[in-house]
Amino acid sequence: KATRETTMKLQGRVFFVVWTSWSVMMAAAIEPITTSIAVGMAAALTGFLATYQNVLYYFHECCREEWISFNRSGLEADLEKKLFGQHVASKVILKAVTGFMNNKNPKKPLVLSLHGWTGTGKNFVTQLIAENVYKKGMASGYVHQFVSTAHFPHPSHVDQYKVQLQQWIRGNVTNCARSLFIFDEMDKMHPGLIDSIKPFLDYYENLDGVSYRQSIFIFLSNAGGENITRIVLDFWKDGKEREDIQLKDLETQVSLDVFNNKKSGFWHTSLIDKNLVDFFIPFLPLEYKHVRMCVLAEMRARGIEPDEEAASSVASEMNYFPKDEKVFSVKGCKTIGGKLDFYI
Ligand SMILES: Nc1ncnc2c1ncn2[C@@H]1O[C@H](COP(=O)(O)OP(=O)(O)OP(=O)(O)O)[C@@H](O)[C@H]1O
Repeated sequence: KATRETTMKLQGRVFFVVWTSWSVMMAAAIEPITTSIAVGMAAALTGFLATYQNVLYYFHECCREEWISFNRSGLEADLEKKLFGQHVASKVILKAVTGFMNNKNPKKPLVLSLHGWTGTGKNFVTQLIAENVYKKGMASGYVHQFVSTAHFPHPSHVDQYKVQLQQWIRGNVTNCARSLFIFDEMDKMHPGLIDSIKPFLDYYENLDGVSYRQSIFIFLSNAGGENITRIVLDFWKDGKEREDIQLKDLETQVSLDVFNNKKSGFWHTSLIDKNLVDFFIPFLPLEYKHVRMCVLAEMRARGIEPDEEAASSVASEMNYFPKDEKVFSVKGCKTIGGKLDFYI
């Protein structure tokens, strides 16, 4: 993609230089009357090239405002209407992304670390962010997703992965400063590999001439999920409202759990000591009522008339934990799509 864009730009420039030089030479060589014709033609060609380039940029994604611009109200509405049961994450994400995107001179890239139980919406929210920054959403050439087990499966190849990953990030940020990098299954990523991306997350003005300050890095993991669940369960047992849970009730506990857990990929990485993660964002385990909402949303997404009864049936089919209380969905809102097929 970078090559195509660069080639397009180069072609335009070469064409322009050749044409202008030719016009000037002709103008010098022949009568003054033809000079004005040549100048006129050169001006017309310049206009044509500019229009041609704009038309190209209109149809082909490029690193310009037409394709990359933050829609704050869009993100706010999406978080409110589409993301269920995640009041803490919604609030922090909106604040973090808005603050960063509105800042003309950020001192570092935005680094978000999303934690929580499976199926609670971490990937989903990343998609909502992408859709409200990039016109093409997740399909944008400036959004890059890595899944540890798929992209970096062999611990013995870590040195090779490091080089490839660093080159990939550098190349893509050189091509477009406003790039989004998503690292899924961060807890399964080799600590050495996590450390290798550290320089890009830091406060440097530039590294070898490339500035990473406009980019966004999002880490997703289940690390901390058990602690988050414990805290939410305590709230539930005490008869407190889930909506009264605040970031401060979870943040410290989660970051300690994530970085002190030897099983977590974050263990002993320098991200924490250097304070390079801007926000730790907890995702709460989902309850029956949220699963029901997910089923209704899935029906709407499929163009089916929402059926409350079918939604209750699908939600009831899911498994809930802990064993005695059965409050939280074991798989969150994952797998409801398959279950819904039996009811429609
Ligand atoms: N809180 C939520 N609100 C609305 N829909 C949700 C929510 N959580 C999950 N979903 C739905 O379930 C699907 C799967 O969720 P998602 O992939 O975001 O989970 P995850 O937290 O990333 O899980 P994992 O840790 O296993 O990767 C989403 O595409 C979305 O349709």
